[in-house]
Amino acid sequence: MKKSASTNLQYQSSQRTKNSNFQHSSEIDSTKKQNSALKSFKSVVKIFALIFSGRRKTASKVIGNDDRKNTSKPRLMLSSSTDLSSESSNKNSSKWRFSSSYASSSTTSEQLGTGNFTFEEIYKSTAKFSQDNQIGEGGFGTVYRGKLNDGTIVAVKRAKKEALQSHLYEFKNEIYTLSKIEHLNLVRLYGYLEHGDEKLIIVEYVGNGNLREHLDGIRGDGLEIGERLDIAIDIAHAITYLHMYTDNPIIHRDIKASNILISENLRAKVADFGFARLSEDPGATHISTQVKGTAGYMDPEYLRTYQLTEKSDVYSFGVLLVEMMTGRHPVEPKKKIDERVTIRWAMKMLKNGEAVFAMDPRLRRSPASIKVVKKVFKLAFQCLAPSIHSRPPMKNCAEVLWGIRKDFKDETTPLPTLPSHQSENFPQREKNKHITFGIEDDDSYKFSSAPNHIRS
Ligand SMILES: Nc1ncnc2c1ncn2[C@@H]1O[C@H](COP(=O)(O)OP(=O)(O)OP(=O)(O)O)[C@@H](O)[C@H]1O
Repeated sequence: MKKSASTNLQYQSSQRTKNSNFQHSSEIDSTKKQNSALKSFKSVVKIFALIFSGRRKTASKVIGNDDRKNTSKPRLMLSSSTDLSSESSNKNSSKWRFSSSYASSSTTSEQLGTGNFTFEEIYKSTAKFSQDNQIGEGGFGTVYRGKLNDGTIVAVKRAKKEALQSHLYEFKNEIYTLSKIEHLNLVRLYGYLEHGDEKLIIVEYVGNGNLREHLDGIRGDGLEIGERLDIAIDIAHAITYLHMYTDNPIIHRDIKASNILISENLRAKVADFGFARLSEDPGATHISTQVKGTAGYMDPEYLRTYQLTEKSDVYSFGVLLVEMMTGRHPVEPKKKIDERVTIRWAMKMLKNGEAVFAMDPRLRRSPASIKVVKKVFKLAFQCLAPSIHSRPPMKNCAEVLWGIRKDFKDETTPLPTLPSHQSENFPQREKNKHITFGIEDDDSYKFSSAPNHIRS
């Protein structure tokens, strides 16, 4: 997918890292029981930790994936010889290059799963990186769909050679971060492969495009409000996991609609960890860092201070929530001036009691759906608070969204009709049946000029 210049400008300030708190290394948790395949995978991470830290010989725990017992999953093959950061001396050989002096004692290959795959297999799986199999394009890589010999579908991110020099760090960072995480709502890493000057990341294929494509109507049948809520909850869970439940907090730094991949059953998986940062010190209040991210989603406080906290992801999530409710891009350069920055425009509409006019025209209007939009806007604006301290933690966002979804479902799912003799015993239930299309519990819900179909 080609990206619009206005929304996908990636900022990299010249500000250098000021705080040495952050390093790409962390402690191994060897106490967790792992299956034998995961032991192999752990060694990958161990070597990555070494590569990134340049000094430590321990690595973080890698947790297996939900479907790790699935024997058809892709396999990871390791061999040792050279450092990941250097180019292969043998242009004709392909191998997993996770080696360093630390791993030099290992001369035989290890593998994860039931076999191994080679560059040739990946090359073949994508029909020689054919245009037909191209599913996306990012700043430093083109993404292909591949079908392995055993039938498994994978996504292959192929580094652009011209971008590799400047983006090698991001590329490695993505592998490193992906290797440390496991969550249903995060794209899963299968492996990394180098072959001559080719660098490939092989990840779980998520087959239904990205969220932006769905909002643009170029994918799917249009997302209904309930589906958007489910997706928002999935994203909130994924980010909560990154912030709270990994060994060390991970800040994604590039939460945006094109990084949210959608599965066939319309659930979300967060992708693209090129900019993610891991904090070595879970207690640290912030990480001082180069500013990276995507225009329109970036936390102004982070831009101002260069201090990265989890609340920067919360800010981007707020932008994304507004995007999901309005259908608009965060920046709309062709709109008139007071509508160009979508969050500002939507906030004004909400304040004026006109949230319904900011609602995505593709969404079906009903009192219940309008109520959802309004509540989600309110949450979004908390996420967008100028002060990071006023922004809710991601976990709270997930809880609020759960509540919104529950209310929506309660309102829109008709209760089963009970036989009259039973319903007499449940007068309250009978009463609730009629709340379905009511808006009376939403006292702040006022329109100065509501469209006809929502006037009572
Ligand atoms: N695992 C995957 N499964 C299916 N499609 C994918 C997968 N990963 C990426 N894509 C598709 O490729 C597109 C580009 O992904 P990629 O992560 O390379 O770049 P981006 O996020 O759009 O841009 P950038 O990396 O510059 O921020 C995604 O928007 C998505 O449509």
